[in-house]
Amino acid sequence: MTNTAISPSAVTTAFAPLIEVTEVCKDFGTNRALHNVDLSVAQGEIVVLLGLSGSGKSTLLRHLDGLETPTAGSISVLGRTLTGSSPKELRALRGRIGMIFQQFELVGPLTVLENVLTGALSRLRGPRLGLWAYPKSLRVTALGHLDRVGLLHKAYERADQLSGGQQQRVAIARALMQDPEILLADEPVASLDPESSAQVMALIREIAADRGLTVVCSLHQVELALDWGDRVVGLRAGEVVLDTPTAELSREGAMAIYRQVAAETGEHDLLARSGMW
Ligand SMILES: Nc1ncnc2c1ncn2[C@@H]1O[C@H](COP(=O)(O)OP(=O)(O)OP(=O)(O)O)[C@@H](O)[C@H]1O
Repeated sequence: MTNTAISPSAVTTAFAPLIEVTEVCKDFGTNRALHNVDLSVAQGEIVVLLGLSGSGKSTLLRHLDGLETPTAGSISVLGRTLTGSSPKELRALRGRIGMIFQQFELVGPLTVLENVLTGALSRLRGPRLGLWAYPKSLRVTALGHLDRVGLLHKAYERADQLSGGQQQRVAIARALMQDPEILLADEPVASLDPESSAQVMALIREIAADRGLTVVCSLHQVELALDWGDRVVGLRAGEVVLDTPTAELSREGAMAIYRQVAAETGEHDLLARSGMW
């Protein structure tokens, strides 16, 4: 009889979290940006980091991308421990993680297609100047990603001629050039109007579902977080104050947590201004 039993170690590997943050602290001088942060994210999960300005969302995302080193604690991403990895290992790991930003970070005077192609630079040797410096196969892939985000017709326009929502969709296509396993998004819709925000967030979710992507995304807006994420992680002054599946979290529940935070700290005005209140 064939032994089809799965060993306990295989089970552990199959369900091991893709991201594991353990007791991470980050100090910038005397300013503690992250304090004893624990976070575990499973493959395919869509996690929203929610919190006031300065609560540590960007700092945490930058740690997940290996751009910051924790003062204490450990971070493991895609089965690799970041703390202690060599620069070469970190570069290789970062090639498997896509990142998008509030300000899109496109090169304005370049065409949309060239901007998308720059997403493949980590896999190429040496700099590339102009479209024709990229192999045809990559140009075809880039056009495919532009089609996926609905912007094939804009491929040869200057990136800075596009609307904010379109530019963020170009940034998503650029991230897809890395064929990422994880997508990190740092307030991707903070600069966009509500309609473009909804489109961009829906697109990220669809692409994540298509590709089995794991997503960690910082947001300011409670409503959007509840509609969009599988799970909400709330940060305040660098500490995790909430970690709950969105299915178990009502708007009032989320607000109650922020009210408690506000009551403790007198941050009502800040909450109101940030749209959380
Ligand atoms: N490079 C840095 N040097 C010094 N302090 C920093 C640095 N990066 C972040 N900080 C500080 O760390 C804290 C957390 O900042 P962070 O940008 O992570 O917050 P955030 O929640 O992303 O805010 P926002 O929503 O405004 O982007 C803040 O006090 C910030 O001033």
